[in-house]
Amino acid sequence: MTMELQIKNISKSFNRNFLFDGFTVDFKEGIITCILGPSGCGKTTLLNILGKIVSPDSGVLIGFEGKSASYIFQEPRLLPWKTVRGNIEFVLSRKFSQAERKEQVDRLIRLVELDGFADHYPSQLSGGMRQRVSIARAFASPSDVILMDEPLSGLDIALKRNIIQWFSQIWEADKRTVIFVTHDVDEALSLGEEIIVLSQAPVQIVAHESINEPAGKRDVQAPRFAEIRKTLFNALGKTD
Ligand SMILES: Nc1ncnc2c1ncn2[C@@H]1O[C@H](COP(=O)(O)OP(=O)(O)OP(=O)(O)O)[C@@H](O)[C@H]1O
Repeated sequence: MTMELQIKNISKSFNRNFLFDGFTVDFKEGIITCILGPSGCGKTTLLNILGKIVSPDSGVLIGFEGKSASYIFQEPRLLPWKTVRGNIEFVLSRKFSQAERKEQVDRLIRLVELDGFADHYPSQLSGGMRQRVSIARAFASPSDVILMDEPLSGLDIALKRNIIQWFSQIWEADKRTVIFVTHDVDEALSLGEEIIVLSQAPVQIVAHESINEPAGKRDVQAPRFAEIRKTLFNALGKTD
């Protein structure tokens, strides 16, 4: 049975501006859920509540007891003084032996196709390569949930498509619970098994769609996605 994580009846305001006012949402474990929503509605705040960085004013998180989260941000936040290998190894659980750690790091580096760059420093890599390191690092971390805050915005379309491929390859090997915030309907269609569209604050769910096809392997321009794309754009208040 798929376990659920639930945010139940949460409220959160900043300066009397209610972002959430009795908001409830469920997330299935072991899948990628994408969250779309207008700028400033509270998506990052929602991730921070899930990551226990921000406390809601009221409401509860159910199923999060003892669970930890790792982040992938828009800007890859790598340690500049550590190599690719060092940045990934840094977050690995201490319970592994030296040999096991090396094997895990090598496997992740291979999955994001950075073989040959293991001993490079972040400053010697392109932006896309740095983002691949931060994806590998998030999966190296022994976290239960990966929280992604618009990690692909600012990248050009070809690179975005490649990173979606690398991401889904690494996710496939691991099937971690992922909550992925994005502005971009195509990114959500590419990766989400569940796609949730949020309204302006106070946040409500204005659309909730499911896609039962493997993440990252979808041709999102195919006619079979036209209907769901329209639903998502309409919910975002945009036209296609
Ligand atoms: N710590 C804080 N103190 C005061 N206001 C905050 C704080 N964090 C967020 N806000 C406000 O809450 C609102 C929602 O912010 P949040 O970053 O969660 O939205 P978002 O949906 O992620 O936005 P975007 O899509 O632009 O990244 C914004 O108006 C922001 O200024």
